[in-house]
Amino acid sequence: MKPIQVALIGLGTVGCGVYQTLHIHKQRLEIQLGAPVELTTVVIENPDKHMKIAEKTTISTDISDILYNPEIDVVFEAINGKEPAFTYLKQCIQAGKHVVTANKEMFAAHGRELKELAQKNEVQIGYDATTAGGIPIIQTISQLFRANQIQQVQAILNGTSNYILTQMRDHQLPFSTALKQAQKWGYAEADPTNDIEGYDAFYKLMILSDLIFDRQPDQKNIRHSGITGITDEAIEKAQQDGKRIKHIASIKYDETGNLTAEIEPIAVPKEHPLYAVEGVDNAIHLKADIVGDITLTGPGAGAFPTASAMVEDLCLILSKQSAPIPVS
Ligand SMILES: NC(=O)C1=CN([C@@H]2O[C@H](COP(=O)(O)OP(=O)(O)OC[C@H]3O[C@@H](n4cnc5c(N)ncnc54)[C@H](OP(=O)(O)O)[C@@H]3O)[C@@H](O)[C@H]2O)C=CC1
Ligand SMILES: N[C@@H](CC=O)C(=O)O
Repeated sequence: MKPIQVALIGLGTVGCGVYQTLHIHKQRLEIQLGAPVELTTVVIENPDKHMKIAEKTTISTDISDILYNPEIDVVFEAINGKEPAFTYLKQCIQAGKHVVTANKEMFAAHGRELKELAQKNEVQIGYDATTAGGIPIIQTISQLFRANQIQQVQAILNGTSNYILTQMRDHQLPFSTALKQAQKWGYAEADPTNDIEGYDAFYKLMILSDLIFDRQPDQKNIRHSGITGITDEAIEKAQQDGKRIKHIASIKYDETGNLTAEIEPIAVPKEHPLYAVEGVDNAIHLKADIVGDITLTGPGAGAFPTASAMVEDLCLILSKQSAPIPVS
């Protein structure tokens, strides 16, 4: 049977998670997809860091090795920042390849353009890993919230921040020690500024906004802060009041069609749907007009939860039975 050939851009925390998942779950994927999945090419930046990873896999620093290989069907992208990721994905789509990305900073800025380009080129784009790690929030909303109008989202979207806040409260760890642990576990970005200053949650909220409301709110009006100002005293005070400080990203759609968004730490009471979400977990609480309130919870960062989202996107893209991924 002709193998499904895939390529990978980036071999850091997430890329290694995808690499290992394709290897460990080879048999199950073959049964599910009806053909073996073969990792043909990996593109990275610093070749010295990587040994030759497998007999049949080419390690390269040149994106052309993916673009001009007509056998490659699907490209996973797991690198940092908007560029060159955006250019690479555009080129892959124009070369007729399906793409799967984990890169939220790039997708929050260019997701719409990539979705349109994918539609024009009759390929699919998977981006579940961009938002809330292993929680299948993008597919859930795309496939299962069609009749419902979602009116409000309240979410914990940054695993690093939630992990730090939990460690500070439960183990009285200093902020810097908790951040170092989050880096050690592969939750935090190479430069953790985006995590702890709230930008990472902002990117993810904008991706959800595009998906749910088909637009992003006016960014000038988004109140936006991270967790760097949260002191031990504030955490202690919240606990004495029976509350927990959570970094919450929210967006609301009113009757006039207005979108308002906020991203900030909030002391929430026990009854709040996000109070019990701890450690690296993320959660998305949705309010919709037919179903009412729903909360999805799960691991929000790390190699395998993110690889899970990317490999599930691969399965959906390749599944003959599945409907195409909607563009919005
Ligand atoms: N860590 C996590 O839990 C999650 C991360 N993400 C997102 O996934 C992406 C990857 O994150 P993560 O794996 O943590 O990052 P890492 O810093 O661990 O890895 C980044 C990888 O990208 C490669 N790279 C960087 N620049 C280029 C380039 N110009 N061309 C080719 N390869 C390049 C690096 O190559 P080299 O190894 O040679 O230096 C490295 O292998 C990011 O967009 C991140 O926001 C999404 C969800 C969860
Ligand atoms: N750095 C991010 C990784 C996943 O998106 C986080 O901590 O949530």
